Amino acid sequence: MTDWTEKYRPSTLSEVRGNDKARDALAKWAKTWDDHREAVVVYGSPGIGKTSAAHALAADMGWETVELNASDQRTGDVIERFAGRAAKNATLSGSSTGTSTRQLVILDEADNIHGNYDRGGSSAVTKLVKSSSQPIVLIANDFYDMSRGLRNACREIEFRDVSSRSIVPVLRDICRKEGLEFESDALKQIADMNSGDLRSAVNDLQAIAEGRDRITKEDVVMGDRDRSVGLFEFLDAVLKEKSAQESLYTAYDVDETPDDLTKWIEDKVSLVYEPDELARAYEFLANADKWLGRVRATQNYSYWRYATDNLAAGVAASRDRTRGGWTRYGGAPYRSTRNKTRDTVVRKIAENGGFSMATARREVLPYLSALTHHCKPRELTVAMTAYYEFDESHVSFVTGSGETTNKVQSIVEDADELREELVEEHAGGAFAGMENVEMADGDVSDGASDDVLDRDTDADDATPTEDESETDDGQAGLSDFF
Ligand SMILES: Nc1ncnc2c1ncn2[C@@H]1O[C@H](COP(=O)(O)OP(=O)(O)OP(=O)(O)O)[C@@H](O)[C@H]1O
Repeated sequence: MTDWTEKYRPSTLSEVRGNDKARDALAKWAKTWDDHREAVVVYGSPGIGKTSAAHALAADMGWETVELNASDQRTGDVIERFAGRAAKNATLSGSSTGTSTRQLVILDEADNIHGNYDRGGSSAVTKLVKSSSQPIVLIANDFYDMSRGLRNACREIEFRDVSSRSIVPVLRDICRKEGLEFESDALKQIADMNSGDLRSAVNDLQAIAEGRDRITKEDVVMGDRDRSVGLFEFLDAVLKEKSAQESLYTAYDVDETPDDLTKWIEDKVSLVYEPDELARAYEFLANADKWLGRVRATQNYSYWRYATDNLAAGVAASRDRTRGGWTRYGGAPYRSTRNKTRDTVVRKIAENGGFSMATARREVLPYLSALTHHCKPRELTVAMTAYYEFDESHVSFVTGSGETTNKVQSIVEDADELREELVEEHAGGAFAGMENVEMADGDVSDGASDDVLDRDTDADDATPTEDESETDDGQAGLSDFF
């Protein structure tokens, strides 16, 4: 089946929804390019039409496009060779007929050209941007992840998340073109669920429409991701707005098991909390996890109550303040592939760090996630990746950088390089020192036990004392491989 996001990609700027100002600014930039000759950075969240806008612009202007991925071809040489040649040669593909006088160079992932490995790439792009005889659009998620030199060399245009009001007409058009009947509320529901991300709204529409010729609000609500409607209220209550007690009551009202609620909170808390709050929240999540383990082991479901206390009231109490505004929570956590990934990640942490599986999962993984949230700091993320021999899926799982796979890929490549360097330097003993690192909790690997009952079963642990929450738990090794 054709991917609807491709099938309905805007072909002209006027079809790019939302972001009218940004769209106009982009058109103006292109029309006046001969006067200023500056490159432009288009930045904003994934799935809101940045790349589509660049291509649509080229189509409107009658320009050809050359698309490069900055982090796929990162070295200065490669960028010089490909982008440089393309940008300086308007007749590369025989377009000297006059219909296409320009080539628009679209440089994706412009915020992923940094770190040691990419340094050459970044200055090459900056040089190219300054000297190009062709218009260049750089695409980035985060403007401030670009080097200062590159930022200063470009104009900037921000694309904002697409409002639900702008998403609905796109979905409606697609339904009409597909001959699909719909209830307006169903489309509104899909738009609301996807919090500004048009690509995922279109994906949801396609998933829900499969096998149907009419979609109702009920179809949407029954769909997998629809449970998240009530869940978003719950997430807002716990992570942003409500007191511990009110959060607990909200948790009782959500039609989900404490197992799933724990996964949601675990997955989304780092989007909202500051590091101090996060550390406290993870303690409560670890406790919730213990109680869930006890339920599994004993089938005594009355323990669920304690899990809920921890995951709702405990996590809410870990907050320093309430927050307003709107958070883009994204989709459901831990789809089946992610569970497998989590198991592998935990095993690697356990094996390399000398922990039991239970300690790795409950106590080390959350800290690694907090330390390397969204791959920052990058050097630490690279070091972690090298030490635990993580691949892309593992890094994305730990850091939460799932959507920016190129960022993750570049980290894995740098980690491979780091490992090779260290292997060369130490002739195979690169991380030998790590094996001797004594772990603070003395929890030496027991090989495989993932049973939560292998740790203390003291009910008091639902509310850790301040001392306990500050106890170092096996992070002793991090600084050694950094
Ligand atoms: N503003 C929009 N108007 C119309 N369709 C859109 C818009 N934004 C996204 N889409 C739909 O989502 C798809 C993906 O959009 P696009 O690749 O342009 O997003 P992006 O912002 O460049 O995302 P990324 O940063 O992940 O590359 C498009 O093919 C289109 O189907």
